Amino acid sequence: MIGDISFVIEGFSVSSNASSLSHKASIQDVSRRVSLFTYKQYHNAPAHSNLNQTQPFSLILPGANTVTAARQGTVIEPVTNRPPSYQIIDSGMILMKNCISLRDQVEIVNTCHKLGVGPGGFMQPGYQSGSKLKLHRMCFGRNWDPETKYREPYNVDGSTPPPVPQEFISLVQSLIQDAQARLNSPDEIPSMNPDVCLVNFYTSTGQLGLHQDRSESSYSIKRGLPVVSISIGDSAEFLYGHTRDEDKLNTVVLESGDVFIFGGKSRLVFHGVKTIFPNSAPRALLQESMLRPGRLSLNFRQF
Ligand SMILES: O=C(O)CCC(=O)C(=O)O
Ligand SMILES: [Fe+2]
Repeated sequence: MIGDISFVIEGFSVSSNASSLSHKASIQDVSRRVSLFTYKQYHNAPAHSNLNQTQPFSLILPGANTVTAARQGTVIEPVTNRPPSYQIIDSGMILMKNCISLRDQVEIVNTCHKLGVGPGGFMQPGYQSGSKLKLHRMCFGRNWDPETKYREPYNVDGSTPPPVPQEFISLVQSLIQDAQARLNSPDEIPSMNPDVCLVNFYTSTGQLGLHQDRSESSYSIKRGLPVVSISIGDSAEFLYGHTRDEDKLNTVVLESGDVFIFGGKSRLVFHGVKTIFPNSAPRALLQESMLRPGRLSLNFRQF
């Protein structure tokens, strides 16, 4: 997870796209089943949780019908006409553009909405000083807090984070295999079992300061087990670089359906989100999912 956070002065963004996934047809059914199951099982917060209850945060617009056209069998236009494409950025770092289908993006929004609207769902993480991150966040697998990192098992409301949904695990493992097939050597990005995930939602003013993800176990970090980041909704200007030196940071735009992976020698790359581009989400995604304006990112790792 995130290590020390400093505010970004310069902005950059990363975009990635990968190809159609073989599990694509099954993710809908699995996600519907698993998300309903996990919602019931894990969103019963302990009795003391109301002491720290936070305001529910809905990923989808108020009044939206979550039974989408996708689920009713309506034909959905692709997000773009572009095929998936791959950019090897550095050893262990790849941008996979346009690799999550619209249908999968809608299902991901629906699952995150269901898991994120109740106890243990989206909240604005902050510090004891009162300052807050410029995003809403929900954790899967283990709670992660800006100050305690993974040490505190419970969410701020006392609930336990749900496990990473099985269909997300399958998706991430497919993406890693897809990435490995494109690299100069598949070993550049090791395989992993994604058991933790930070789900971030940024409004148009959202940002995430430059940081390294280094709160995972030394086993995970030493082996360079990758961070797999999926972008949905509005595009983002993403910064990355091997030092904190602003002049040496690179920038890439992450668009809806892109995946950015960094592992191996790039596992500890500095990165952050400088800017969200308002109204840049694919219209078909908004129509089908009713995602509120902003950007959703899912950031998977193995603890
Ligand atoms: O939202 C993103 O694209 C990056 C998120 C991230 O770096 C993190 O949660 O550690
Ligand atoms: Fe990060």
